[in-house]
Formats: sequence, structure tokens, C-alpha cells
Amino acid sequence: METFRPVRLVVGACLAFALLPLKLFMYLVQALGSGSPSEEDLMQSAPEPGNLPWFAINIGVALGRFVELLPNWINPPTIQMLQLGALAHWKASTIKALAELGVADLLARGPRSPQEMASSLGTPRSADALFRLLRLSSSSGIFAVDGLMKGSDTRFKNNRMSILLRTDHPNSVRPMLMHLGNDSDLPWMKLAEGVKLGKLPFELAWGKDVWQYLKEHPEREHIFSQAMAVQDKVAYSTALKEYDWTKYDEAIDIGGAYGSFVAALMRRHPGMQGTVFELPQVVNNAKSVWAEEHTDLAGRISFAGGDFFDAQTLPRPANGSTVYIMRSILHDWDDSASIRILQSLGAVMKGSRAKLVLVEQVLKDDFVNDISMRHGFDLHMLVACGGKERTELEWRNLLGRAGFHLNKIYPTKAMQSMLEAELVP
Ligand SMILES: C[S@@+](CC[C@H](N)C(=O)[O-])C[C@H]1O[C@@H](n2cnc3c(N)ncnc32)[C@H](O)[C@@H]1O
Repeated sequence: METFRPVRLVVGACLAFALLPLKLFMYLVQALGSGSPSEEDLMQSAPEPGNLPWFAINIGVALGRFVELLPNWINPPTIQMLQLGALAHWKASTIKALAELGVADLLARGPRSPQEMASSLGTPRSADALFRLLRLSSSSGIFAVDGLMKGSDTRFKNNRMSILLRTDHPNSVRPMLMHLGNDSDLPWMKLAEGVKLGKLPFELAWGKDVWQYLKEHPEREHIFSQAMAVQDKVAYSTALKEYDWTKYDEAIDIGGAYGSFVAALMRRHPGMQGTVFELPQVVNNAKSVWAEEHTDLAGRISFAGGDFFDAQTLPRPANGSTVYIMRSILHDWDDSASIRILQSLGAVMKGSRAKLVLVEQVLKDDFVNDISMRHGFDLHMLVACGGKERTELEWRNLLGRAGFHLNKIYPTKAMQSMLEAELVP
């Protein structure tokens, strides 16, 4: 081992030297990050992946993987393990706390100090804590400093990352972070216990499954349904473009939350009718959302409340060509529950020409080289509801066991694919 020491020293020195330009580059990025775009400019930002060319998406994914793994090679492993095991969690908790406190909204009218923000929140004594949250966050590139760094008198402003925490940004991610912070963090802390006992971490944390929990907490259910629409901000434009939806006259969104996906689909295809099928209490809220946000689509939309395990409650296809959509539904459920959902859908599709499109992730068999976020979602499903993400073979088998044939998988520029299936006659 000793003989390796000089070699490692030389390699280490070379790496340190090679990293100098990287350090300079980082200062440049920081300088740009704290640079000049106005709050109004930032409100127009956040391009959607659907508008980027495929080659840019592929380069972005490859570069993202490289940058994610680079610190594992260049940092001492002990430090890196603590960064991943502790710092990553602290940063995530800080972002969720800032989202909940509404700090990005407090900065909407321009830069402010933690003291000013604490006064606006009506909690003047929280200025120091606010400063420390913003210090960690801005050193991670979320929020920027306006002018000089003057300790707790520093004035902070939004940058192209933190702007997405504003409630009124068209691509706001705040509802998703509020849902994750309030409802899911406790279950994640029960992960090891759940693995050991073979129990659902969510149930260990809250004493009931997620759907019962949401039913009993309407205010959390509202945030959950808003959080689901956040998927649209990153994914819907690509899901709309990468599949030929023109072949359908009618789209029925099963478990469609507030129906944001079907609304986007109907706007893009003016001849299309839509239906949102949801749990009865969610449908009621969905109707109010549509009355406010989708008035242009009134007359073309129907709502149906029910339970997708019960075929009697599912909407039947119209005479024309119908597509049943299930976006992020089956990944919530284990195989046996998913088969029951598919079978009840099969019962109403029988005898029609209707197709089923699942909008879901397809994991790579070569998992070491897959995007790690996919495996994050898979574990989140294990924690939150006992569901899972699936590989192509797993999807094919699942659909086959429920009487469906998987026709084709259409990848999108976001993480989900569209899996077109039909009933085997
Ligand atoms: C992960 S969310 C996906 C929502 C929506 N499809 C989307 O992509 O934004 C799952 C949805 O399934 C609905 N759901 C859960 N159990 C249900 C049931 N038994 N019958 C109908 N809908 C149900 C929930 O209310 C929730 O909106």
C-alpha cells in the first residue's frame, strides 16, 4: 500500500491543479447567478423540456450523470459519504422550509434582508434563523445575494432557481415541495424500520395509508392534487407532442387529480372531449378548479366520481375512438392491486376500440447507468404507498396478466414514457 502513496500524491496534486479552472468557472457561474435578470424576467424563465431538441436532452442527461458522479471520484470518500448522507438531506429540508415559509414570495417586490422578511412574517425574532437558511441555500445556488454580503444584514433576491418557489410562477414547484415536506418526510424517516418489518413506511409514520390520510385531511389533499399538476410543468408539453393524440375523439383521465393533463390535451386538440375520473371528494375540488381556470373548455368536459377498483363506477367509452389515460397511477400500487385496477378498466373497455395510454417511467435493466432520480421515485413509491417504478419487461408482464397487450412505448423528453396498450380480444 505504501508504494501507492507517492502516486496518489502526484495524482492528487495534478487533480487539484486541473480543478483550478473549474473553480474559476464556478465563480463565474455564481457571478452570473447573482447577476442582473429582473424579477419580471425570471417570472418568464424555466423552459420546458418539450421545447428542447432531442440531442440537447441526451447531452444534458449524460452531462448530468457525469456531474452527479464526479464528486465521488474527486472528494475523499469519507467527506463525500457525509455530503450525500447528511448535507443533501439538510439542503433538501432547507429548500422545503423556505418553500413553506413563502420566502420567494416575500422577495417578489425586490431584494430584502432577513430582518425585513421576518417582520413581514410577523415573527421578528426569526431573522437570524432565516439568514442561516438563506446562507445555506444561496451557497447551493438557490436565491442570490444583492450587493454586499453583510452577515444577517445581507439582502437576498430571487434567482432562476428560487423563482420557482414563488406561488404565482407559471412553473412553480412549491406545491410539490410542500406536499413532500409535510406528508412524506416522516415516512422517509421510517424507511429502515419499514424494510425490517416488511411494513409500509407511510403507515408506520401516520397510522394509515396515504389515500385514507389525504381523505381525512382535505387541506393536505388539496396541496397533493396541486402537487400532481407540477408534473405538467416539466412534462406535459413533451407528453403532448411525442404521441399522436389526434386519433382520439375522447380522452378519459383515470385518477386525473384536477385534470390539468386532460385540459392541456383538449386545448391542443380542439375537437376532443374530456372526462376526469377521480375519487368523489377530489372531483368536487376539480370542478371548482375548472370553473376558475379552464372556462374556455366548458361544455367539452365531464367529471365522474368513483373508485377505479370498482368497474361499475368507471366511465364507459363513447361511440367514437376513446383513449383512457392513467398518468402516475399504477406506480402507486403493487402488482396485485395494479392488476385489479387494469381488470376493472378492461371490463368497461370490452367490446370497444378504446386504447389505454399509461404515462409512467420505464426503468432501464442496466440500472447502474440509469438516471438515479428514477430510482429515487421508485423508493418514494415504496415509502409513500407501497408502489413501484417498473422496467419494460415488468410493464409488459403486468399488462399481460391483466388481459392487455403493450403495443408500443413512446419515450418523452421528460422522465416518463407513454405506454400504449389495448385489450387482448
Ligand atoms: C399520483 S396521483 C396522479 C394524479 C394525476 N393522474 C397526475 O398525473 O397528475 C394518483 C391519483 O389517484 C387518485 N386515486 C387514488 N385512489 C383512487 C381510487 N381508488 N379511485 C380513483 N382515483 C384514485 C388520487 O386521488 C390521485 O389524484
